[in-house]
Amino acid sequence: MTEAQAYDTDVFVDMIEAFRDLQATLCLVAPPPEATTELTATIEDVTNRLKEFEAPEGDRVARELGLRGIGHPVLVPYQATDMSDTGMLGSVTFSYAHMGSTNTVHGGVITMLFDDVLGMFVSRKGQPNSRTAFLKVNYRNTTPVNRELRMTASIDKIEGRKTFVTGTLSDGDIVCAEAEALFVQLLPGRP
Ligand SMILES: CCCCCCCCCC(=O)SCCNC(=O)CCNC(=O)[C@H](O)C(C)(C)COP(=O)(O)OP(=O)(O)OC[C@H]1O[C@@H](n2cnc3c(N)ncnc32)[C@H](O)[C@@H]1OP(=O)(O)O
Repeated sequence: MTEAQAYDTDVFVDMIEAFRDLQATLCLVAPPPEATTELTATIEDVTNRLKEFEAPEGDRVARELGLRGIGHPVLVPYQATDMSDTGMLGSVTFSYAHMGSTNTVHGGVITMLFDDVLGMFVSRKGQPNSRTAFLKVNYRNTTPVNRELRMTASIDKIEGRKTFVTGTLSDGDIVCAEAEALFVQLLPGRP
């Protein structure tokens, strides 16, 4: 993305954040049928307006901003606060949009976060152009929404095209979940 487009990028992130707020708010409300019908039409209007700006792959802003989940409407945004060649620290706050049961995060969302965080870390410090071959998550404790949590990632071993990584998600001293994964670098020419 060029420098001239940087301002547009910020504006796009604002739109994604407004969309995330919509998703979280949807999980908290009980509107009557008439208001629901009216709101549905409003959302459809927004979608139809956005469709006017459909773009070919490579020009799509959500993909350009994919890193750290920030520019993607479904991924969970996180901050990588410290990164060395073998380790990473970060923070993440889940919203009501990520709830499974009351005030705790859906397990699938946690797995998605690990895939994204570990994949980004492998891409930066392991081997670029790798894909997840396996990802195992242990849910040690429930994970709260609306609370800043700590993430770690580390590269444990690189063997040929294989990068083995582990990660944790913690609420203070409480480990919420742990992950171990294998990422395999694609062979040349593989899409
Ligand atoms: C800047 C960008 C930031 C991006 C962040 C986002 C990250 C998101 C990452 C993803 O979500 S990727 C999408 C989910 N993953 C996939 O769709 C992968 C689907 N599977 C494949 O494409 C292929 O199976 C794969 C590329 C993983 C491996 O195929 P290859 O043909 O390249 O490898 P091959 O099967 O020859 O195996 C190579 C080595 O890996 C090992 N291996 C492969 N899959 C394995 C597996 N599942 N478990 C254990 N070992 C595995 C295999 O045994 C072998 O070990 P050795 O070299 O020691 O013989």
